[in-house]
Amino acid sequence: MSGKDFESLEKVLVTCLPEAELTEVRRLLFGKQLKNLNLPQSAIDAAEEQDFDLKGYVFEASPEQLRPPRTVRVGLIQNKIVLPTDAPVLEQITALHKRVGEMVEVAAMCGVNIVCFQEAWTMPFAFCTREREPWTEFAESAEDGLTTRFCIQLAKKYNMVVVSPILERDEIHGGTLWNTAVVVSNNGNVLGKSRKNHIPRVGDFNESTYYMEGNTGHPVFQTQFGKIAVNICYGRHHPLNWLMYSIHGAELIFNPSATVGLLSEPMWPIEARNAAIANHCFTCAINRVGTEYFENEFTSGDGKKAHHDFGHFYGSSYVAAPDGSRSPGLSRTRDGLLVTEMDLNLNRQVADKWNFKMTGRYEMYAEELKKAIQHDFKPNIKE
Ligand SMILES: NC(=O)NCCC(=O)O
Repeated sequence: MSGKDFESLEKVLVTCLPEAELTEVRRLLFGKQLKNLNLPQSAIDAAEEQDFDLKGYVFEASPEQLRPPRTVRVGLIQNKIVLPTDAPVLEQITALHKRVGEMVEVAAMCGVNIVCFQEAWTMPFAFCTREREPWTEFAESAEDGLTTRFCIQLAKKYNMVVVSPILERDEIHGGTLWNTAVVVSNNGNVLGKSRKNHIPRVGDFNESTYYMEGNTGHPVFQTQFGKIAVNICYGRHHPLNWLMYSIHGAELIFNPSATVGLLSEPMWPIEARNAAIANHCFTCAINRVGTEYFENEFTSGDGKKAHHDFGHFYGSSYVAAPDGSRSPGLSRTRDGLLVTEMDLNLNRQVADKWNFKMTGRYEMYAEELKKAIQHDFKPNIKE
């Protein structure tokens, strides 16, 4: 069975393991068992009709005496591109708006308060090609481009915060391109944007050909439902990136991604989950699905044959909690909507138990890092 035919680890476990072993294996692999979230039948029917995976889970926290629960429902959407990569640009964008718009409608039926889409969700992940045209034509203004206007409509219609990762064209700065997440509040105001801080230079991820390292730092957006931040894709390999969003107060960090099986799949279940544990917050990892075919062949600079695709984007979107528990992943092969309900009080409860922030010794590391980045730095090796 090839990577793109293998639906999910979770499915194999459920199919192959006896009940008692399954409980233990789940405890070890996923942490505390989560309750299933009761989703309305109308949403289940709509997901089936529209052919996407719909799953729902609950992360609980202990009741407190002084604080009421801070319950929020989060929706993660993973999807294939809809039209072939050589279809006219506007048609591709419009088809993706339609598909994802329908999935957001189902998220609304499920009571979702904050929804996040995958990285560069309005386009094929064409950066492997190194060609500029037509891919740069997918770039839009973060403030008032077609896609942001579409997200504003969704936000207002469903009273939902929308996190929309796009290829941004920044007309104020000479038409510069950025890889950017736009955050639209549930009343339809653009709260701001967060640009991708770390650009991959690995495999076919030739993104440095297109845009630069982000210059927006580590913004955290105060929404009606909690403080959120967006760490885009390759940023998840950088523990300091997660840390800084958390230091700025993020309670929930989204990681909209586009990544392929042969490159990163063994790392995928670990990185966002580890960040949730290390930073006493929730993390939400989202990956696209499918194989995207490009008309012109490209090489990977590894002596191997030229090819027309990037490989299989393996989906598997999931949510991780600060106590180390995580939801099962969505399918590796199908579009999907993952709905999780979490009580954000869990963040402080876990922080008070494990004290990673209190014991972090940031002053020591700040001092040592300041020295380590100097050109004449001498490593502390005793001989
Ligand atoms: N889109 C992106 O940054 N991909 C890089 C590969 C990875 O981080 O798995």
